[in-house]
Amino acid sequence: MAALVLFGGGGDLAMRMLLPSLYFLEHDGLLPDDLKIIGAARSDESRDEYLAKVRAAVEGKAEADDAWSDAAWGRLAGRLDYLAVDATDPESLKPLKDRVGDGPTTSFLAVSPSLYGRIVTALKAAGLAGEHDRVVLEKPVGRDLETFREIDDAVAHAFSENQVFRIDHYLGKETVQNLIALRFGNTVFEPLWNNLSIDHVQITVGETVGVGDRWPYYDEYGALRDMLQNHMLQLLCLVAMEPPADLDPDSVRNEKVKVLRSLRPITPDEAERVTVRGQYVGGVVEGEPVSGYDEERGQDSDTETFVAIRADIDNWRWAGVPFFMRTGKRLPEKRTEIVIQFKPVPHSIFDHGDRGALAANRMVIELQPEEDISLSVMNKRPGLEQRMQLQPIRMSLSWGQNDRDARPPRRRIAYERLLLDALAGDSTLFVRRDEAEQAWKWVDEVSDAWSEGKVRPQTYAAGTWGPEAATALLASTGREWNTGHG
Ligand SMILES: NC(=O)C1=CN([C@@H]2O[C@H](COP(=O)(O)OP(=O)(O)OC[C@H]3O[C@@H](n4cnc5c(N)ncnc54)[C@H](OP(=O)(O)O)[C@@H]3O)[C@@H](O)[C@H]2O)C=CC1
Ligand SMILES: O=C1O[C@H](COP(=O)(O)O)[C@@H](O)[C@H](O)[C@H]1O
Repeated sequence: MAALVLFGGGGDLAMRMLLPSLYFLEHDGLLPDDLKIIGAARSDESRDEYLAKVRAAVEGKAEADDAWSDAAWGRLAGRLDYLAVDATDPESLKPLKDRVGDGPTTSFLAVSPSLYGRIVTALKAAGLAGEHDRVVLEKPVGRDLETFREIDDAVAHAFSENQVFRIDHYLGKETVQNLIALRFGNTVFEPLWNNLSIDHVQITVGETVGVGDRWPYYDEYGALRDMLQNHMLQLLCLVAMEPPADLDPDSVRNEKVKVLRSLRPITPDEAERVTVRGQYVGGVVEGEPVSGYDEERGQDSDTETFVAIRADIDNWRWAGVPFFMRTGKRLPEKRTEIVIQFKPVPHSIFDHGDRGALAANRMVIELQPEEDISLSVMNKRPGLEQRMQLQPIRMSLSWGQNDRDARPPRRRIAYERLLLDALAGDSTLFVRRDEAEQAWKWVDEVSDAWSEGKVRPQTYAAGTWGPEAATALLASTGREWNTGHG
């Protein structure tokens, strides 16, 4: 019998994401029949108490999606168990080893990354790192390249690379996978996907939430390490990578590593020109007054809650095409999008040759709040005017839907895909060691440059799109951030 052990099974990630995901998979009949699921944390609680907490966490989400079913809950509850363990202590793990039996065990570490090294060592000592077992690690693994390597060396001592699943939940998002389908399942886009046709790329991950109670973690990491090192660089890789030979995990990850290796290093002198750090002060978000980061933190801090960066990829395909990335907390909207800005027409035959009257084509790959891929193209405005009038129109690919009247499929939690893949041993959507190393290497150069003190966080009012300098980052190159929706 196979087992999934959720270390940190009572924590925020487990309750908000992992257990609801498992419920939805159960509801849809996608979990392996013989799978046991065990929540494991230090708190001393009974199975019944744990089940009650899980049910409370799952039921509201399932009802909101019209997917609550007593039968599905009954099946999930039948598999669920709870065991109080200190995962860093092999002795404490012995009863767990007895509980999971001899089948393959997947250990999901939903605990502080500072415990990963000790936990994997304890798993090995307790016999939970056999050749058929797997370990799933949440991001961030480490705080820089050096600490990543320290942790990962401990992981490599217990598990071989094909047993290690480093999660980046953005890779489980439907639109991110659809980006792969769009690029490599069609012939029309690929010939244009290079510096001959593309002017620049923008990646925005805007959040309305503040840091709140998470500041003990966040203050040590900041936006650069919390979001850019992982989620945003993964998105950049998927946009920029060469076509892999197939969808084999290593084929895809080899291509992503090549992109990361081609990122131009950001020197301390360059950092001032191509990076922006921000920190929110009090303001208004979605109509509500909110406090600044320092007030939440209770004292002054230099941690950035916003970052904007221009990245350049030094290879044939992307030479001269800047990739602008920005992410921040307490921005006006929760919006995640990738904008592919095509070049303008070389010469306009409309409007007496005024090229500016023609909006250059733009593809917007929207991940949140809606999932969509759209392309803006110029179109004739209907009418009998003598001089042809053009207007931009937005062609939406409204993914997955040929029948416009059909109800769209339920929007899955990214962890549903990733949990299924980890259980099946498919690591395509997980981050390989060398990928994480390259990403840390690039990010370390940025943070080293920052620690020389030249780029300090500039304040921005909560509810705005970050410091003025983020606008200037594009404006200085004659470009601007996408403000519209599509
Ligand atoms: N929350 C989120 O939205 C996100 C979280 N993550 C990552 O997920 C991981 C977990 O985060 P989060 O859920 O927020 O953290 P929490 O602090 O909410 O939960 C941590 C859990 O770990 C348990 N725990 C702590 N020490 C041990 C131990 N020695 N043995 C067994 N269990 C232990 C705690 O329970 P007890 O005290 O009972 O032991 C608790 O259940 C982190 O790596 C985080 O960076 C990543 C992306 C988003
Ligand atoms: O990993 C993280 O991601 C969330 C944002 O995830 P999303 O799926 O809602 O876009 C972010 O809030 C958090 O700080 C970070 O650790």
